[in-house]
Formats: sequence, structure tokens, C-alpha cells
Amino acid sequence: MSKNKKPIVAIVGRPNVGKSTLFNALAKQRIAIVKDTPGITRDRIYADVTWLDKAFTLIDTGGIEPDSRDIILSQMREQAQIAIDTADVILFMVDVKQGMVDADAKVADMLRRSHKPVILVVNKVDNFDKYMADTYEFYNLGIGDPHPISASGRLGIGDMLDVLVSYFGDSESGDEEDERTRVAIVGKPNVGKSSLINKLIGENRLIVSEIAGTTRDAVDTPVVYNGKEYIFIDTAGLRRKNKIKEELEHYMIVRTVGAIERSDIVILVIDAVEGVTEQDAKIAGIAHDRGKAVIIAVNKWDAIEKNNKTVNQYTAKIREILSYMPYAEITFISALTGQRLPKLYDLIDVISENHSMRISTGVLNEIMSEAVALQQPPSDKGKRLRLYYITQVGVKPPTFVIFVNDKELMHFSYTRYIENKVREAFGFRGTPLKFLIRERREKK
Ligand SMILES: Nc1nc2c(ncn2[C@@H]2O[C@H](COP(=O)(O)OP(=O)(O)OP(=O)(O)O)[C@@H](O)[C@H]2O)c(=O)[nH]1
Ligand SMILES: Nc1nc2c(ncn2[C@@H]2O[C@H](COP(=O)(O)OP(=O)(O)OP(=O)(O)O)[C@@H](O)[C@H]2O)c(=O)[nH]1
Repeated sequence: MSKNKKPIVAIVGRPNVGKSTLFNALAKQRIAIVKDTPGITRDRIYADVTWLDKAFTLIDTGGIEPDSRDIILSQMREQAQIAIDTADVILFMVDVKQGMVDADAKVADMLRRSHKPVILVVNKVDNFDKYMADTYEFYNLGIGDPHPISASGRLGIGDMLDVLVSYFGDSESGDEEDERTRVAIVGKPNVGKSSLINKLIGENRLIVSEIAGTTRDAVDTPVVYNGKEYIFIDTAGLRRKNKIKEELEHYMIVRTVGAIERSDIVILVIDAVEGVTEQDAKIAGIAHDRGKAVIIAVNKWDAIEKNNKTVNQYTAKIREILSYMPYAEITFISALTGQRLPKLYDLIDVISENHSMRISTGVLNEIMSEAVALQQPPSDKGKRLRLYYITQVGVKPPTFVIFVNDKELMHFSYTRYIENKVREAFGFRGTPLKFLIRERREKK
């Protein structure tokens, strides 16, 4: 697992074993609520979870309607493959009431061969005294100890999570900080992701065997360009035969979440011929949620008729539809002709710097005082908002804490105003900024 990246945990299991129930129980402990992303239908496909100070991203790999046995098995295999490709740890869920079935054994084989850490979760153990003995048959799956839980009764979940987080490894452990910029290339099928990545990689591909041999990393390509190292994370090739639209969409999102999670910068590829679609907006919403820096690459620019207004028209349309990410850089490219691709590397560098830029507390407070002097903070029922102090507490994305007298008075619009002032002063092109508001008693 690469350093500083949040681990990904996937739940796999037959229909009806209780995956969604567990997912919902864990997602309740959501802490990091990032700004809401309006206009996005929220699939409950992924969620932030924290347990004992350890944060991870939970992915539900599928809720597919069962038709016949064969279909269930083949779908489970696909689910499991997605989990193997994207997750750091897999929760394999079975149902004690149903007992061990054939499909469980087959999927267990597949998971075992992947050499990924797998935790065998036996659900619906609603009464530990009564049903514990029934969990032992799952030893036959050959993937280790069964961990009994009741997802709906909230039993055993804490113990299971203790085991889960023990697989994450110590993020403080001595491996070297990875300085390479990690760039995820995402977008819906057929927009030109493979074409783009092939062109970007070109002769710059770095032949190394140093990248760990997990399946997941097979799609991570290290590249040297102008003496700098980058890692491109690929999500192309998701078109599948005989897939219904919803399934495809689900897989696309799961894989996209996985790639985005492991990246610093996201290049969202949009098809100029089609314009911005709902699917594009969904993917953009994921990048925004995860606090990643974003470049919107409008591809196939060679294929449309243009005049001197076209760029502005496209830009306006993108800004309108993706209004929650005004910080995103927009560039018009052609993976076919190579138009503006060298510039894309420059853009990645600039944005990567902004994404991890730190501003000193003194300078930030100067900017904030000026902003407050220019536009009086709001008041309510005779009480006026006071802003005491601002400081940067993190990077990737840059994260600031503003201390105020009363949180209720700090309206979204005033936070936005301060954000704009910070951006006027320092740019921060391409990266979202996060503002946390804390209350503090006036000190005198
Ligand atoms: N008795 C019992 N029932 C449970 C438990 N957890 C979930 N269930 C029930 O099992 C059924 C299936 O739960 P879901 O969470 O929808 O299962 P799923 O695995 O997400 O199902 P798919 O969406 O079909 O893949 C529901 O009726 C739940 O109420 C449990 O711990 N004990
Ligand atoms: N005119 C034009 N066609 C392009 C460009 N980039 C890609 N294409 C074409 O668009 C089609 C899809 O390109 P791919 O690179 O396979 O797209 P993808 O996003 O990787 O597709 P998936 O594998 O389905 O995710 C191919 O026929 C490409 O030749 C471009 O810049 N201009």
C-alpha cells in the first residue's frame, strides 16, 4: 500500500448476506463530511469510515438482482475481481443462516489465490451463544478464522474492525516518502483514456520492476518526463460485453473511486463531441469529494468544428454543470494528434505544487484581516461574527482552520468569501481548499 493513501476495503458476498446492512452500519461513523456536492445522485457505493483513528474507504462491490445460480456465481466472480483489483483488504461475507454454499467456496478460492488480505465475516450471528458453533463450518473455506457478526444487531462489529485495521500497516513506518506525482486518468468509457495515457507515456515509460507485484499496481505506470517521475493510474478498458447499463456504471464507479483514492491529481477526460454528461459529473463529484486536484481534459478537440467562441462556450458549459469545482483547470486536447499534451505535463506540475502548498500563519492572517476589513462579517440577533485566527493544518488538499466566536454565524457564503480572498492571494489553481470552522472563546 502506498504511503499516505487511505486504504480501500471492499465487501464481497452473495446477494442477501447483509452487505448493505454492514455498509450502512459502518458508514454511520462518517466523520469527514466534505462539502456537499449538489446535483449529484449519491450512490451508496463508497463511504468514509474511521475506527480507532484509522480511516479507510469502504466500497460495496455490488447489489445485483439474483436471477439464476449461474448468473449469481459469475457476478460474484466479477465482484471479487473488482475487489481484488482495487482493495487493500477484502471483507468476504457469508450468512450463518444459509450455511456454506458452493458459490462461497468458489469465490473463497479466488480470493485466496489473489494473496490479498481477506477477512471472513460470518453475518446474521444474532445470538453469539446460540449460533457460534455454526460458524465453524466456514473454516472449510480455507481463508482463516470466521469472524461472527450481526450487521443488523450491531454485534461483533468492533472486534471485526480491530482485525481489519490491523492489516493497514503502520503509516509511520520507515519507508521513504514517495515524491512521485500520482495521476489518475478517469472518465466514462470511450472518451479516449487509453489513447491519452498511451500518448503521455510514449517513450517516457520507465522500465522498473520496483513496483510491487500486486494486481492493482499492474495498471500503475511509472513515467519519467523532463527528469521528473510520475505515476499514471489507468482505469480504461471497462467496456464489457453483455452487461446491463447499471452494472457497467457500478463497476465504472468502483474502479474510478479506487483509482482516484490512490492519486493526488485527477485528469477527468471528457469527450468534446458529446459534451459534459451526467456520468462525467458523477466522476467529477468523486474527485471533488476526495479532495483531489482536478484537470478537466476536453479530448477529441480535433474532431469538432470550432470558431473563436468555441473554447469559451465549452468552458462556460463545464463551469455551469460542474459548478462545485470552479478551481478545476480546463484544457482542450487531442490524444489523437497530440495537441497540447506536452502542456499537460506542465499543468500537472503546477497543480501538484498547489495541492501541497503551505502558507505561513502570519501571511494568512494578514489576508484574513484585510478581507474582514473590506467586507463586514454577518451578524444575527445583535451578535456579530468575529474571526480570530486562521492557520493551515494540512495539504492535499490544503486545509485551513478558522477560529471564530460563534460557528452558527459563519455562513457558507462568508467562508466562500474568505476562500476567494485566499485564492486571489495565492492562486491554488486546480486544487480544492478545505475550511474547518472552530469556536474559541475570545482571548484577552
Ligand atoms: N437476522 C439477521 N438478518 C440480517 C442481518 N444483517 C442483514 N440482515 C437481513 O438480511 C437481508 C439482506 O440484507 P442486505 O444488507 O440487503 O444484503 P446484501 O448482501 O446487501 O444484499 P444484495 O443487495 O442483494 O447484495 C435483509 O433483510 C437484512 O435485514 C443480521 O445480522 N441478522
Ligand atoms: N478524433 C479523436 N478520436 C479519439 C481521440 N482520442 C481517442 N479517440 C478515439 O476514441 C475511441 C475511444 O478511445 P479509447 O482511448 O479506447 O477510450 P477509453 O476512454 O480508453 O475507452 P474505455 O476503454 O472504454 O474506457 C477510439 O476509437 C479512439 O481512436 C481524439 O483525441 N480525437
